Amino acid sequence: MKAYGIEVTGLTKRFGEVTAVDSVSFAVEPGVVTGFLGPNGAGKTTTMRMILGLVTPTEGTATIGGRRYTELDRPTRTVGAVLDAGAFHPNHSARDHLRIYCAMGGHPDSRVDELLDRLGLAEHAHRRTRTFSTGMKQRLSLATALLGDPSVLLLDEPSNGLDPEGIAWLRTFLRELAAEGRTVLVSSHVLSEVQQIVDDVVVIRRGRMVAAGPLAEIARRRPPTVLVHSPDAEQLRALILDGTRGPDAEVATAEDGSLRVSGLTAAETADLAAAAGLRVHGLGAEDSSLEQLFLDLTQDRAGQAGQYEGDAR
Ligand SMILES: Nc1ncnc2c1ncn2[C@@H]1O[C@H](COP(=O)(O)OP(=O)(O)OP(=O)(O)O)[C@@H](O)[C@H]1O
Repeated sequence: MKAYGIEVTGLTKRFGEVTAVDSVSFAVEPGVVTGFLGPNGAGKTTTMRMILGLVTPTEGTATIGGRRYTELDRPTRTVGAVLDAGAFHPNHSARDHLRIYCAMGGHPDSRVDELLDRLGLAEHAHRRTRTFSTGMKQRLSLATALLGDPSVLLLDEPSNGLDPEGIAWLRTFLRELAAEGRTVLVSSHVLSEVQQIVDDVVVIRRGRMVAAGPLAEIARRRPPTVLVHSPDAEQLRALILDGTRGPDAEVATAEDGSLRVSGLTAAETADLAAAAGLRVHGLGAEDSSLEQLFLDLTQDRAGQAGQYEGDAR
C-alpha cells in the first residue's frame, strides 16, 4: 500500500450567493488521524466532497498523492469514504451489501469476509441492514470504504450518534488504520467527541480556515485565562484595561460578575489587585478545556481567529 497524503490549495466553493468554502489550504499527512473540525454549516462536507470529486471547486485544487480524484486510475483502491453512514438498502444483508460494492470496485471476493471479521460484523453478516444499530451501520460503512484497501480514508462525522463505547471502538480502529500508514481525515462538529481520536486538526469556521496543526500544539498556544471573583470587579477591570499592562490584556465579565482575564498570569492579576488595594475573594486559572478552545476558535469574534493559526503540515 502506497502512502498518499491529501493536499488542499486555495479551495473555494460558492453556491450562488453562499460561499461555503473560502480559500482553504491544508495538508493531511499519512500515519496520523486528522480531525476536520467546525460548527454545523462551516463547510466541512463541501470540502470533503470536493476532495472526492463530487463537487467541482469554484477555485483551487484538492489532490490525493498529487492527483485530483477524477485523475486517479483506481479511485476505490486509493481513497475510501463514508459521507453518509446510513445509506444501505434496508433489505440487503451486510454480506450482500459488501458483495455488491466489492464487485463494483473490482476487488477480490475474499475482502468481504476479511472486513466482516475485522469490523466485528461476522456474526451479523446475514442480518438485514434495516435491523442494524447506528454503531453497526457505522462499522458496515467503514467496511465498505475499506474494500479496496485504500491508503486514504475520509469520514464525515463518524462519531455522530455513537455511544461512548462506540466512540472508544472508533478511536482504537482509526488509530490502527493510521498506524498502518493510512491517511485518515475525520470531520466533526464536536471536538470533545474526537479529541481522543485525532492527532492533528484543521479547524474551519464559515468556510475559512482558523487553525491547522497538531492538536496538542494548538492547545498550548491558547492564552491562559484567569477567573477572578472580586467585590471590586469594576475597578479591577478598569485597571487591567488602562493599557499599561500590555497590549494583550483583555477582560470579559461573566454573568455572575466575575472577571475572565486573558493576557495576564494569575500572579500578575493578584499582584495588580493587591497593589491597588482591591479585594479578591477568589482567583484561579480557568479550565482550559479543549471544548472551550474550539468555541473560542469557531465563535464569531472578529480578530480572534488569527492568533491560533499555524502552518498546515
Ligand atoms: N448544494 C448546495 N447548494 C447551496 N448551498 C449549499 C449546498 N451545499 C452546502 N451548502 C451551504 O454551504 C455551507 C456549508 O455547508 P456544509 O454542509 O459543507 O457544512 P458542514 O460544515 O459540513 O456542516 P454540517 O456539519 O451541518 O454538515 C452551508 O451554508 C450550506 O447551507
